[in-house]
Amino acid sequence: MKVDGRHFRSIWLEPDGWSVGAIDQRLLPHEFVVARIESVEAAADAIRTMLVRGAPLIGATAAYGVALAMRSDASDAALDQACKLLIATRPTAINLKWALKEMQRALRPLPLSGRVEAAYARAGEIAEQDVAINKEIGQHGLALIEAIAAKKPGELVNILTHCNAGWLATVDWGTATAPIYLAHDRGIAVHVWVDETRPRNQGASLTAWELGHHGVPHTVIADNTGGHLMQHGMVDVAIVGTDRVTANGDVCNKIGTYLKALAAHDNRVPFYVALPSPTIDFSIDDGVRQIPIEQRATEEVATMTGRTADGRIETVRVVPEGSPIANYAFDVTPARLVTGLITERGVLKAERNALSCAFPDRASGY
Ligand SMILES: CSC[C@H]1O[C@H](OP(=O)(O)O)[C@H](O)[C@@H]1O
Repeated sequence: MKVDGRHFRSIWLEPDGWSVGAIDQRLLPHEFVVARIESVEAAADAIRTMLVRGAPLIGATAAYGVALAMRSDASDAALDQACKLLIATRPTAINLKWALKEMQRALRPLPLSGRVEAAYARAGEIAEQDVAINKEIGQHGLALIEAIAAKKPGELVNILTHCNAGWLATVDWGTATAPIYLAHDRGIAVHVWVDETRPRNQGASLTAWELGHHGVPHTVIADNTGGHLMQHGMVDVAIVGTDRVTANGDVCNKIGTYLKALAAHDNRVPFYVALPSPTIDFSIDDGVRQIPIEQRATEEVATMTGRTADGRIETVRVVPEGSPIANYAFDVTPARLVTGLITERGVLKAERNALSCAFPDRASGY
């Protein structure tokens, strides 16, 4: 997407043809800094420290990480070691496992001499496939927004989103935001309620930054505000992203999503989840019991980082020393609370039959 008139993606192959550029998302919205990833270890660190984050972007970064590893050593042992290093970075987003499986599938049959070129080619395909899929998600989600707008001519379409499932969470366009960008660009009057999304504030720091740069009207809200807005008819639809969807449509996403889904259900607000098919995990069907929920460092809850009035970036503690802290990074929304899944192949019911019919190749575990 565009940032100050220049087109950016969240990750890209540098002109040297081997190193990888990425926006350092830890520094947004205060600083726009481009990082350069030059080894599989650096790719793993980028995922682990959330320099890059978001399920599809994590997958794309891992794919490039394997390509960087092959530059150093294209052996089977090096390929396995690279995948072992990368898979250990973050446990919840299934796109990471999917991307590594794709890289193994592409490289394992090849002679060592052909692996570097093939690795960069496959990583590039995964990145381009993500962009193309997100545009499709945008089109299918746009139809939902257009239908809402048609029922309230001349009024704003109020959309609530949680965390950041924007172009920064993918290679480009985003998942939950793709329909929003398309609707805005088509002249539909949309307004986005942006959940700040504690503790890392992906909404306040990343989604608000994205929407602001694209000129999309939005309002940042404390995470606990959504239910009140829904009770007062101020939310027409909720659209969120996801890190893993089970075969029967359970949705794992950033912590707090489940609570928004409950509030939406109680207030009859449509609750949609936008996802590319690599985010579907057909190997499990009980999200609450089978999806590993990442627990991150307690400092993320204990501290806040921001810019002082004189422009300095500072981190301050907001929890008493000695108070125990729990930092669960995701939760699972049961399929029964999901109105629909916005995928590249259409808006689907959150149920096994719909998902397996739409994606038979994935469902069969090819
Ligand atoms: C389009 S996937 C976005 C998804 O990823 C985020 O998690 P994190 O920022 O921890 O990588 C969040 O769950 C978003 O909904």
